[in-house]
Amino acid sequence: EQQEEDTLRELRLFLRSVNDRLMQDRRFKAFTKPVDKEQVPDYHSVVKQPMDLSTALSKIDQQKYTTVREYLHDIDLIWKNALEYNPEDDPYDRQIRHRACALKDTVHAIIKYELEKDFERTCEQIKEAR
Ligand SMILES: Cc1noc(C)c1-c1cc(NS(=O)(=O)c2ccccc2)cc(C(=O)O)c1
Repeated sequence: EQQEEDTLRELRLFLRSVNDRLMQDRRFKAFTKPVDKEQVPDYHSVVKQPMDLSTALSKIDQQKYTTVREYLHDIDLIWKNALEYNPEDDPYDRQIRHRACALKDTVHAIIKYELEKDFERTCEQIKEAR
């Protein structure tokens, strides 16, 4: 009902504010768009569930997320995929792994300090009821 719609609208506003901050951070530029098959031909043979910040924004707008936990699962895919695809001990792989770790720490810190526990609980209850 209306109260649920108000809660989910507030969730979308919160998730857009988080996602925008991540997209503006130049450390995370490589994570803003899907990995380009042409540039990285073997990417999809290694990474089974590609994800990026633009795709996450589309999913926010398509109302695909009912809880912060579902959004966080997608952002965790972004940095986990980067660690998995770039394991080598060379400067390029080390730099993208460093950025992946920064993405993980940044998104978890924002959510820890800005998300109210009972707001997420309310979203989980809406999800359960659907
Ligand atoms: C993410 C990710 N996971 O594995 C890799 C490798 C990356 C990644 C993806 C991109 N974006 S891209 O696939 O469109 C591209 C690759 C090569 C040249 C130009 C563009 C850029 C970078 C980067 O370091 O700049 C890294």
